[in-house]
Amino acid sequence: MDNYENLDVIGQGSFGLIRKVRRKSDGRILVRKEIDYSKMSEKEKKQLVSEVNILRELRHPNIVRYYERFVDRPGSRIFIVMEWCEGGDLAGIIKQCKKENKRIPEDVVWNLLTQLLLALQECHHGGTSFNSSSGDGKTTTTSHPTILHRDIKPDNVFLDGAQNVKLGDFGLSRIIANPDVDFAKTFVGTPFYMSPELVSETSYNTKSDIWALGCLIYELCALEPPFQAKTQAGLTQKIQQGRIDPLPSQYSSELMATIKAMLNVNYMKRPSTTEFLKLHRIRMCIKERA
Ligand SMILES: CNC(=O)c1c(C)[nH]c(/C=C2\C(=O)Nc3ccc(Cl)cc32)c1C
Repeated sequence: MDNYENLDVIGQGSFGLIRKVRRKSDGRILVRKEIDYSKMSEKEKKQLVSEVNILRELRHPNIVRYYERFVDRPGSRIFIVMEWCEGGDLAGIIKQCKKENKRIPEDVVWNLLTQLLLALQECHHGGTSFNSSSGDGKTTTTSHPTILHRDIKPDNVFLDGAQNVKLGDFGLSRIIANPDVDFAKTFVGTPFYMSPELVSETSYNTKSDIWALGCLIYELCALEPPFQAKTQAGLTQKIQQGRIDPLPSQYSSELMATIKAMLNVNYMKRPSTTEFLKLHRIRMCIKERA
């Protein structure tokens, strides 16, 4: 723990605070998520261990990098050291745009969408060595079991100093062994981004992350979430209807069509990350970044 010099507290993550720190050995700036687990239930503690194990597994340029963790048992605290994202989170970007009455340019939106699809591709279908059988005798190989993020929102997407997007805060994420048949059973994420299958209490699956990503990309353009209401019942009704207001006229019909595909109320009709990454416009973004 004393390998790090404490700097400012810069945010509140799930169950704790986020502090900027300087690593004494090389002066590198990192962040440390500090979580007090003294008031957590056994289930929440298990979820916390799962978050750390998930982060340790994931190594991708568009997912916040995990460095190490410390447990302070007497103080019932766990500290997770992760990469510094000097651009802050997308919630701050959206707030700034609203304040200055500015819109995010379409090519920036496509670039953010592309990087988040690559991050989700790693979570949902990542790597090359984990074998999972989908029950029909076929096996697929990935480096880890399917990981559902389950809380994609502007507060959990960060920017580094070089316009790279970093999906963060896997505090609510879940591992499922078999994406074709397994679902996560409970959900505690952000109400605005809840998918129809969730509000109708079926179950959360990889396509529910795609729905939340669609809500996030819509909000980057409209600076408002696609579904809003004063009551949970009103919000549930709007989500299940799936009707969204048109985007501001500066955005193309191609971008709107991509958002609508992510916000298809039938999760089976929502394309997967792999299918979205085949879109011409997305492939162009990947090429530009290569
Ligand atoms: C106003 N916000 C900030 O200044 C800010 C900045 C510059 N970085 C962050 C947050 C993180 C950051 O920089 N790296 C992170 C890794 C994981 C998680 Cl959950 C959060 C962060 C924040 C909240």
